[in-house]
Amino acid sequence: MPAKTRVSTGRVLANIGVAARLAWAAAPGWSAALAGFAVLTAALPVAVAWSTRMVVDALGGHGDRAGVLGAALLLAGLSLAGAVLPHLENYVTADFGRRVGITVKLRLYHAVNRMVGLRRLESPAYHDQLQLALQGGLNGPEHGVLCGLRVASGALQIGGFAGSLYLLNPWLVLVVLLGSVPTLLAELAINRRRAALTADITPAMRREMFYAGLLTGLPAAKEVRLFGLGDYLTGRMLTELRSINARSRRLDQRQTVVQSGLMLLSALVAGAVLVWAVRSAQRGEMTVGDVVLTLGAVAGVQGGVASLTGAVGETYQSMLVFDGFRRIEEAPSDLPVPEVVAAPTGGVPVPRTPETGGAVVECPAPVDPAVVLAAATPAIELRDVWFRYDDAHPWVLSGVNLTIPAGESVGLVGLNGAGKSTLVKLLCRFYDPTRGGIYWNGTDIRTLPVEQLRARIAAVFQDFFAYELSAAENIGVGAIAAVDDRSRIAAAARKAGCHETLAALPAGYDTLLTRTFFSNEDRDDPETGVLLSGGQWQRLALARALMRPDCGLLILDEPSSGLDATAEYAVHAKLRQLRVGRTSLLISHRLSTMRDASLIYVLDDGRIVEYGDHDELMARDGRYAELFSLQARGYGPVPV
Ligand SMILES: Nc1ncnc2c1ncn2[C@@H]1O[C@H](COP(=O)(O)OP(=O)(O)OP(=O)(O)O)[C@@H](O)[C@H]1O
Repeated sequence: MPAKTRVSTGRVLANIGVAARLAWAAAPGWSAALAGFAVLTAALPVAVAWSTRMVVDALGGHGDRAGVLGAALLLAGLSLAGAVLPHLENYVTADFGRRVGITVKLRLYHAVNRMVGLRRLESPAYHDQLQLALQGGLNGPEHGVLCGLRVASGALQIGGFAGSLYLLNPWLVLVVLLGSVPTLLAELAINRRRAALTADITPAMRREMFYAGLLTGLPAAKEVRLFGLGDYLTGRMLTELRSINARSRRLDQRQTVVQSGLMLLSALVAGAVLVWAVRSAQRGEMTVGDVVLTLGAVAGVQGGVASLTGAVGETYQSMLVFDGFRRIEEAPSDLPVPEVVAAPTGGVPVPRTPETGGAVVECPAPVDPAVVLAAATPAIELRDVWFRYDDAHPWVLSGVNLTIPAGESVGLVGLNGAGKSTLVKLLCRFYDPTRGGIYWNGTDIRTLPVEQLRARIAAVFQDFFAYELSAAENIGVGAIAAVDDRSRIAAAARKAGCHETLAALPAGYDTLLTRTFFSNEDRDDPETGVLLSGGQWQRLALARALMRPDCGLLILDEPSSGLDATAEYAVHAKLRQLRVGRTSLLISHRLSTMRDASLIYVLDDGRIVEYGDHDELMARDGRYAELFSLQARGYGPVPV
């Protein structure tokens, strides 16, 4: 999804409706209050101009002398209202913004979570779109509504003052309004450019934030310091920042020139009207009050036009940016929704996908997904699976046929980049195969509800995540419904061999596994958070997976890569017990851990080149035997 997409004027107008509905849903009371403020803001200056005229004329011997006190009191009251109103409005606007912010974030993250696969999240264009959506979503409804109200208020103010001018001399209205047309057009052009600039600089802003994150974050801190990367990264960050600033500066300069010209035009019009009014008064055609009212009305119309054009321009710009929010909300799920295609000849319906174009894959009788997924030990099959990350990338898997028999433990080995982790991602349905299919007890997984499918899988990913949460939560998130179930968490930790470590932490399982989120008071207290070692984290990740003891498929992608020899031995002994009678897939470069797998597949450059149990593969003396012997040789005597 490209970040820069041309938005039609019709769509911009439709966005105003969407933003207004969002604002109303988020804060109906404050939306109504802001509308009220808009009317008052427009009416106040007109009322002030008229009551000033009454006072001036009454003092100058024209008009109603008896009413002078009333007019003066009215003027004082209006001034008071004028002083208080902006503060009230500021408060309401700020709270309105906060309420809208909650609704926007809720809707935005809901839309992102609807992306059940990983493809969109890997796309830089999607991240730019997200960045714009967050910005446009947060500002859009607020700006849209506030600027919309400013447009209404500006129009009311112009109407009020233009009406006043009309009563004095109809030609004045024409002169003043015609003088305002260039302002409106220029403002619209500037705001379109500003919206385009926002989209243009988003990738540079993302890169700038990336470099800033490297410079200030803990994850890269060791390498940044050891390799002395500080200046290098700062330089790259500054390059991005300078390019952002240069583009913003150019637009600011253009805006300054245009706006100065327009102000000059307004001043000329106001000056001409002033001269005309003074001459009229000299000729006795106008009272002093009329002159004051004329000048006030011209300034009022010009101010109203400036405010209206500014607001129209800003609304336009914010609605262009708000479009990013709408696009994220409207984007369909990145994996095909099971829009089921009827099977013509007894095949099970499979969802229409971009890859299959709605083709029907033949497989045994149709079955209820709940029944399929309920099987305690399902058989998993990959049938002629082809996969590449996108059309520009080479094939990662090329016609893989692989079966994990029900209740059996299968091993998968292969060199770096062979496609093992990719295969795991397909099993979890983070992507769909480009061709072929994956079957859970004979049913294509694309026909199964994805959340229910994933609920039946427990996995330790090679790049598992270390949450900056408490130790208990880090394990509990493996089965979120049981995140508070301490006995289950402790049982999983025992199985993974990390219970003693966690129990010995300063606050036991409640210890935060981060040093990032401390309040100022306890920042220096080492007992408020700890950092675990890589191997300890790995055990935690294993415990997280073991929170799903009844899963149908257990996937272990390099579950012991960070463990010391004793720990690795202990963890694999434990895993061996856990895998008995369970459908499981173990991926490891340490081939000794594969010996007890009932079936081992060797993946080479996206193809299965061998399979069998350890003894069969060794007897075959092929790729597996070669890798195994190489590793074994590493433990033998040092060659001389
Ligand atoms: N998100 C991605 N987008 C594009 N290409 C990818 C992506 N993830 C992996 N690849 C590519 O797919 C190929 C297989 O990667 P994969 O991680 O599946 O290999 P692996 O067998 O697990 O390797 P290792 O043993 O090093 O973990 C590699 O060439 C890799 O560059």
